[in-house]
Amino acid sequence: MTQDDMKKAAAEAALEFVPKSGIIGVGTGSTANYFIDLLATIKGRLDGAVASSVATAERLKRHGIPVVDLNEAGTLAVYVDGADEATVHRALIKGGGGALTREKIVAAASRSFVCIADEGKLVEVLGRFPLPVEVIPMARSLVAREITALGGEPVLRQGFTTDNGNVILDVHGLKILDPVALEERLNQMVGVVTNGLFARRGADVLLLGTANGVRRLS
Ligand SMILES: O=C[C@H](O)[C@H](O)[C@H](O)COP(=O)(O)O
Repeated sequence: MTQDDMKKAAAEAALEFVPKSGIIGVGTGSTANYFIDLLATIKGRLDGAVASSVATAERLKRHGIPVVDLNEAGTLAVYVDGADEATVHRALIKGGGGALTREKIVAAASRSFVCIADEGKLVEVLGRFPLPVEVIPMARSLVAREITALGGEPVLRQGFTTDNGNVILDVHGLKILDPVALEERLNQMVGVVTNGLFARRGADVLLLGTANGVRRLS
């Protein structure tokens, strides 16, 4: 079974969390793309979806799924999205595709966050995947110095601008033993928009595609 097969299996398992009507939130990335393609097969029952990125909005529209502005949607029943790393406690690193801020907003607006991933994303300690931090461009150097003082090695994501017009610092060299504390500490830095730790609000359900089927953690 390939990694893509495992992503697809996790995406398929998430379909059972899609309500019989209403609007859901949809994430960004290769695993979320599998979910969107599957969602298209049951689109008749949905009123639409809130997208966590421009790329996801375009994919939803290509499938004929109406894209709804979050401000018009109210509270969403469920948000389905991938992750770059996950623990058994359902704390996550996200933002490898740079969509972390809108992802965190849509997750916060949803009653339930269902995370879909292949088993290769499961780790004991978060941090081997460089932690993305979205920063207002003029604060890039200031925030980089503060992160260095915390023991991280921030690297500017070259040639990349987020959907919100900001830059990403990918922070290497972290061993994140207390993800909630680090998420809060980074959020307190002036100039930081969001960081890719989803720990204060982690996934409510984690669906991991494995060689032996889909493992569910909740
Ligand atoms: O910004 C991107 C998102 O956080 C993705 O959900 C994350 O990078 C995982 O992507 P993929 O499903 O392609 O591994």
